[in-house]
Amino acid sequence: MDPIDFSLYLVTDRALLPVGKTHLETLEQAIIGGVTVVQIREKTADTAEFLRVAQESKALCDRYNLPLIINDRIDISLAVGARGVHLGQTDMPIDIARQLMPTGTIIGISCNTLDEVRRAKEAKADYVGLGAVWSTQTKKLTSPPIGVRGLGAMLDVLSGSNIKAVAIGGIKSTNLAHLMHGSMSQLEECLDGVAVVSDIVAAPDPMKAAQRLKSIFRASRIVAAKRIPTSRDDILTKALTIMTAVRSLNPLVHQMTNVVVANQSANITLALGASPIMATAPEEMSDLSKISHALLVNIGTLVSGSLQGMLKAGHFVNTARNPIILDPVGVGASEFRKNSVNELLNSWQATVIKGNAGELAALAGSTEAESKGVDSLGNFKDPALFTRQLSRKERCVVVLTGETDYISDGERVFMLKNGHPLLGSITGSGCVLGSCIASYCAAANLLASDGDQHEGRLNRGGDFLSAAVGAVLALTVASELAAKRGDVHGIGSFLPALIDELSTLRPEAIRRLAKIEEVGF
Ligand SMILES: Cc1ncc(COP(=O)(O)OP(=O)(O)O)c(N)n1
Ligand SMILES: Cc1nc(C(=O)O)sc1CCOP(=O)(O)O
Repeated sequence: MDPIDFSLYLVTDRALLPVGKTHLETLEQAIIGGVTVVQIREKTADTAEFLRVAQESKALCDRYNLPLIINDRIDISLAVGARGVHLGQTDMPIDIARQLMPTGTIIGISCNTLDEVRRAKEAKADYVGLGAVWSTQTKKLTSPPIGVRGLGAMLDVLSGSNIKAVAIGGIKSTNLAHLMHGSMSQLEECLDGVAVVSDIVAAPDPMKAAQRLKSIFRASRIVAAKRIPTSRDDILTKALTIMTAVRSLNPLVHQMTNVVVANQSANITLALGASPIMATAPEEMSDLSKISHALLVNIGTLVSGSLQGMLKAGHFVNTARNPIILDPVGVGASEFRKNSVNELLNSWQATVIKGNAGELAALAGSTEAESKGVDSLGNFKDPALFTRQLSRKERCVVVLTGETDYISDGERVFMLKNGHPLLGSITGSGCVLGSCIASYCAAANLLASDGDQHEGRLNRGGDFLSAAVGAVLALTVASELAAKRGDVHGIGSFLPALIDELSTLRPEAIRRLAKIEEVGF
């Protein structure tokens, strides 16, 4: 028998059908739209009714040569000759189900924890349903959603096996690209498919809903495979092109930053040639995502209200395919910050994460470096390797700041040694670097050739590694130039001089002064 294509797995629920629509017409429309496998899930029907719905659905699926799976009920699956059965953790154990079902029957099982995935692997399930990823109105969940960030580790457990994995719970066309990107594991394992109920069943046009999900799923798989090769000289040239583009394109950079640095961040953004907008109200996030070109999220003075704005803003910015720069300031300092950053990264995909050693260690769950408030104590034994690993884990560019800065896209790591000690002596120098990275990423995204071609993208495919390198070089080289000036006598006079130097900084100065090397492994 042909292997099952799990890419778009429809799980039915007749209770969610819009008024006037029937189960069979919705199922047929969804199949025409691109559903690749169907599960009949009946939680309230009696046996006779479940059997009737399963028989009718089987006849329809047969017409389209599509596999049918039955939820929970081995007897119904046998009675209609379905291709398989989906079992929950409290349903029939897999080994007994195997004995009862004909050879070749597909058995899937729901998994909510790593241990459940390990047991499913031992029990030789054919596929696992991982979830719930997000909260859902379709089912009362018995444990909290696992989030996209929980999925990668589960996929790694299955690495090397033939067991397929689909995610389930709260999946919609509006969050599918984030799910596909954020769930990819460190071993580069990805989901084989997504299981969806309400986004198709409750849609006014189930065919279009299925088409949308299918094309985003396909596009996400293509995007995941793409990498841009770059050498040290290449990256410098690209960084300088982006620097020039910031001035010519004048991107609008939305910054949700902390109260300590808001004013100097806005001035530094202007000095680079970009325009700042420092808005925080959740009510205006949708509108702002339509006019801005990048978003900076800095949690330095986070409160519950601003977190809500950040959650919303990031979602809209991913949808608009613009970059998001996350600065997890002092994330190790409190449970509130840790949980908030986790919630943010489960809700949207960051393009660049930037932080000092203490912050990035806390984000990675490492104890190698620690924090004192927002300051970092200590560093990693191998900062380059750490940066590359975190970049792979978070699937975005990572900037580790310090006396030497490390920047990685998960493949290459660049080490930058520019900067003057006065830069570290003013408050918020790390935070203003976030504004620089956001401005450069905005320009890189505008320069990207891919435009709107791929629906699966969370940005336009800009060169964000070069953008981050350019931003770090701009700020650190400008700090060296500012510190040399005769009118600079200390931190008070240094900040305005830094802003002045940034506003007149030219690519030639960076090319001449840049101390950048690629780290080999
Ligand atoms: C693909 C897929 N994954 C998970 C589930 C949930 O199944 P279960 O745990 O049996 O819960 P109920 O569906 O019975 O509420 C599923 N049905 N499909
Ligand atoms: C049936 C089901 N099982 C889940 C699990 O976590 O095991 S979540 C879920 C419902 C998914 O519905 P929707 O796509 O409408 O969010």
